[in-house]
Amino acid sequence: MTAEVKQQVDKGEMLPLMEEFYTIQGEGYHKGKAAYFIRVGGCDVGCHWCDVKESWDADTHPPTSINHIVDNAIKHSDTIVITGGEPLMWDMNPLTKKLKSKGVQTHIETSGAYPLSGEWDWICLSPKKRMLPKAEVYQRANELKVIVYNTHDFAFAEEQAKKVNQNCKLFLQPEWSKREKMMPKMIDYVMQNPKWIMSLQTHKYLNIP
Ligand SMILES: C[S@@+](CC[C@H](N)C(=O)[O-])C[C@H]1O[C@@H](n2cnc3c(N)ncnc32)[C@H](O)[C@@H]1O
Ligand SMILES: Nc1nc2[nH]cc(C(=O)O)c2c(=O)[nH]1
Ligand code: SF4
Ligand SMILES: [Mg+2]
Repeated sequence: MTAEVKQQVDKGEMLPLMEEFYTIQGEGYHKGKAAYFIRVGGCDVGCHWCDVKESWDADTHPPTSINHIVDNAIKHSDTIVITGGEPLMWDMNPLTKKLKSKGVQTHIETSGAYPLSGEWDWICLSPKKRMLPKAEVYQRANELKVIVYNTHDFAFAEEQAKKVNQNCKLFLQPEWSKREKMMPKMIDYVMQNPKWIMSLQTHKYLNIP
């Protein structure tokens, strides 16, 4: 990477772009809604069950101009989901400012482990034990989506729910490889604790990206 490109990446004017695709939001509150996904590379949170480990090394994804990303994205949808990787490792202000100037809805999927940047219409916070979210992300989250890998994650979910704002929607989502084991426990848990809503990775059942 040249010094010039690095400078652009540091400013959020270019981002390491892993992939982009038009699909249906599979998870959480907006499940079922058509949206264009932009997957930005780079993550050091290190979830052992992460379903996109290829995203982790930012250097393997080409630095791409946000002008190019935005011009393409708005052709496909009026709802743009920024995911990763961990998008908040980068300055999201230039990208989201440009998206908002085009009148589209900006959604983010984040662990919240890095400072909040960007103008968001919807923040999906999926906290991770290895690197807890920043206070501002808890305050601003529209949706809390806790991944359930084992029974300890119910206690983790309750701890996390204490930290988000009052209007935040609460979701439990089974870790994909443990779904057969954990879903029956999650069904019981949600029926006994109905403030929680079950989220499934429906795109994986539908065989779409
Ligand atoms: C790949 S992450 C990228 C965004 C951000 N790094 C995060 O973790 O929120 C997108 C979403 O997928 C969830 N996820 C990742 N691997 C999963 C798995 N094996 N089973 C269920 N959900 C998973 C994450 O918790 C997050 O909500
Ligand atoms: N269809 C679909 N919905 C999703 N919701 C969150 C995703 C993500 O990886 O961030 C995702 C994804 O990868 N595909
Ligand atoms: S924070 Fe997100 S992208 Fe990073 S390892 Fe965890 S699930 Fe994967
Ligand atoms: Mg995914």
